[in-house]
Amino acid sequence: MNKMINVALPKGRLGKKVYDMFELAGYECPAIKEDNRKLIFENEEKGIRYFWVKPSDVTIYVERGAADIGIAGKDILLEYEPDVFELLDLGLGKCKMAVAAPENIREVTDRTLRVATKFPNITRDFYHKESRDIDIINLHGSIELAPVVGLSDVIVDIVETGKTLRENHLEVIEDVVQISARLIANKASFRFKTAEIESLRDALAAQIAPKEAAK
Ligand SMILES: Nc1ncnc2c1ncn2[C@@H]1O[C@H](COP(=O)(O)OP(=O)(O)OP(=O)(O)O)[C@@H](O)[C@H]1O
Ligand SMILES: O=P(O)(O)OC[C@H]1O[C@H](OP(=O)(O)OP(=O)(O)O)[C@H](O)[C@@H]1O
Repeated sequence: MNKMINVALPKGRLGKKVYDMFELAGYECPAIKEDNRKLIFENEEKGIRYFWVKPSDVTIYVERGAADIGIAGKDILLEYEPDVFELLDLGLGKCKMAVAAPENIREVTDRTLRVATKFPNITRDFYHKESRDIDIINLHGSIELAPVVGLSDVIVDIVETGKTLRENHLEVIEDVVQISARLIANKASFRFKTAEIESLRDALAAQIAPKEAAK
């Protein structure tokens, strides 16, 4: 008998796209689309159980084995470095991490650079490679406000369309890394449920391939 796979799905902007991909791959669970506040959905026949979790918590559920697999942005994986297997790039949730500063200020400052970010570890690594002294200001949202009101010189944040930067008169001065959503697995679950997890991964990969091939 097939073993049940527990999946941590990220709530928010990735959630629906990711679930739709699982559904197309044959792992549907129609009740998940109902308008309610439930957090667990199961399709016993398909051997799948979904949990809705906060995007930055997906790696915690998977690393500790409460979920066998999950979907997290590469930003979250680089920031927290969870001890999990990364199985597949889903090719959605595409954006980039970048350094941005107020428009027309190219050389920001010679002194210690004040950097506001939600991603202190990615930021530290990036500036360490550039041998630049920085003072990290760790915020949790509205990062673009920081340089506008003088809290920081620059920001390190996610840029997707660039609209938030433009509307706050900021511009990208350096790219840090490209981001997309990744399928991750708990290491012990992957050993115990190899066949089930590999079938699911392959079914998801088959959903990506046609789009990539059409490029
Ligand atoms: N414009 C964007 N802004 C932020 N994240 C984006 C964007 N586009 C794609 N992503 C990807 O989507 C993931 C989830 O983003 P979302 O904004 O839903 O979560 P969040 O509110 O930042 O999470 P949390 O509340 O857990 O910190 C990010 O980790 C990133 O990989
Ligand atoms: O390039 P864009 O398409 O404008 O998208 C980028 C913006 O979206 C995200 O913010 P989010 O909406 O998650 O808000 P918060 O981080 O300020 O809470 C991110 O932190 C940027 O601010």
